[in-house]
Amino acid sequence: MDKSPSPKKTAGGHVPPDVDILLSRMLSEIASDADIETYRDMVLAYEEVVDGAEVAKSDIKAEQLRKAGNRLYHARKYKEALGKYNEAMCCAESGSEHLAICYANRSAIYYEQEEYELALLNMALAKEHNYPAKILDKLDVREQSCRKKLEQGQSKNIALCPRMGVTVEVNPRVPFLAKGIAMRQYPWCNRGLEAERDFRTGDVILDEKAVLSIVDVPLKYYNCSHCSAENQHSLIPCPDCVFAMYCSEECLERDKRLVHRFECGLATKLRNVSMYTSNMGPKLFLYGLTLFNDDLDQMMEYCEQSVNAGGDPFTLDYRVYDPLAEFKELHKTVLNTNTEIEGSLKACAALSYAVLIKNPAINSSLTTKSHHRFLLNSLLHYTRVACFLMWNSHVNLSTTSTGHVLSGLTSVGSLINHSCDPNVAAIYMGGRLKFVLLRPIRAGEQILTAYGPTWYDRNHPPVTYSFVCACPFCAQPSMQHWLATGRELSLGAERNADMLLAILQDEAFNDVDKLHAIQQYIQRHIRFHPEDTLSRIMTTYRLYLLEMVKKDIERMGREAAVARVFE
Ligand SMILES: C[S@@+](CC[C@H](N)C(=O)[O-])C[C@H]1O[C@@H](n2cnc3c(N)ncnc32)[C@H](O)[C@@H]1O
Repeated sequence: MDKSPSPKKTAGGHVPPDVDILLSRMLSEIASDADIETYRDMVLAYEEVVDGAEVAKSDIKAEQLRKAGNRLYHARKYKEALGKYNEAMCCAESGSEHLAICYANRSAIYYEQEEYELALLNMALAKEHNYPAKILDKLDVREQSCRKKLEQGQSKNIALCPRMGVTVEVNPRVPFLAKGIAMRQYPWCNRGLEAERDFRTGDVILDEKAVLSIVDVPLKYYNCSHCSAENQHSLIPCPDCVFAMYCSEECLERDKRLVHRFECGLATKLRNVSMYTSNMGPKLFLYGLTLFNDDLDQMMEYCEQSVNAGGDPFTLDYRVYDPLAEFKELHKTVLNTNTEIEGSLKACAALSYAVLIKNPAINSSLTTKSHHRFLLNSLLHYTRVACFLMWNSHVNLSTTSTGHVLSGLTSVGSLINHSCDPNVAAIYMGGRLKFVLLRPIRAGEQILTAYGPTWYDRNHPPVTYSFVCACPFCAQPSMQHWLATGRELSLGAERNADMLLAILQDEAFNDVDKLHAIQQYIQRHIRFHPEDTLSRIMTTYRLYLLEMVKKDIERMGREAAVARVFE
């Protein structure tokens, strides 16, 4: 997991060449400090580039994709097969049997993988969507087999794995955050998070649901378009477009109501102009418009007078969740302008403007020049806010594919700053941002995570951020000197490290035992930091944490499937 610096000029292979050429022209011909109108004018001069036809649902296409999925299934390429079946579902026309057959095919994949709860869920979905009666027998046999196996206790949920929710007393006003964490201003990074009390290695101090999430185009058939969770087993298609899937009816309903009702009829055009997850900017604008009850004038009045006022999510009481109040705090974010990426941000905003004005509901509310100016400036502002605050996770769909991005925007979690010597692991997965302590934190210390590699990830290729790193590690007069202050491990700590290694390699210990063993080791021997063995253990620990969060999400997925099928 890392926090990528900026939208890139080229885009994971899905941007049609014409948009790519237009982008390159904007970036080479327009100065990055030119005003946004200059970018808009160039896009509008080549409007046909962003005016492609919308891809419609088609049973012919659905069948082709399903057959491609079958070939992958027979080659045991299950992940790729799931992607094809999901895409086929998105393409299937209303009431088409392809939808039901794809659910049944998904159940076959889960059956093969001994994920019996997930197989049952998909068989239930197939039956709810008019699965053809003439082939129902086959499905019934599989269903009986799944039920029997679960009765015999053959569930992957039997293995113990740690629960990764907040593990310490919570802040009464912000129940997804530990009590004793506050926002502070720092000279080198503006807002940040500070501990007001001591915390221990392994404490989970944040478990925040993203306000908005977004997935890169190649992930559209693998992750929920609303919460970004990787729940292929429960994905259902948007009934109206071919580019959105949801992990639940609830996510579908929420996204339709909050944002997707604007995007749905423009889904192809928006996909064409998105660079990784650059559409988070327009998404944030559309979300705000919904929260202002589609009243553009009211939104404009508030936003124009409070831009750059300085946002503070700690002024909110999350027990009585008010999404508009939260949006306003996000809107007020003071941004750190970065000239290197300004051109890309303006190009993204101008492209999304050219697409959004094609939405009849938006267009009809743009009755004055000020409305148009507000839309354009807002798209730029929210593209900057998104780039500044959102979390990016990188996902490899296969061993050969390059990473794809999924991003989440959070209110409190987004306040964390980067350090090359972090004290917290920030994990964005399943639409939630979690902070887990990598080492003890004392009252008064800033809470810091590594957006990319740490100083001890020596094999990781270097990462360029959209800011010049001024973290406490880099601010040392000499990093080597700082490293040299690390001690040698004591004999006892060395012996403990050998014991820890033995525990990690021993299958008799479960995940909970192993995680506790690493946490205890770090908690006990942190006085030797920075030291090589200890930092190698912290690297292993971070990987373990990622694995544990993934397993916890999978566990919840099986539980939700059981609840859906049996209750
Ligand atoms: C996710 S935001 C963190 C919250 C931010 N400090 C604020 O005031 O809202 C990321 C931004 O914080 C600043 N920042 C974070 N870590 C930094 C570091 N190590 N050195 C310099 N600036 C940093 C950069 O401007 C970066 O783009």
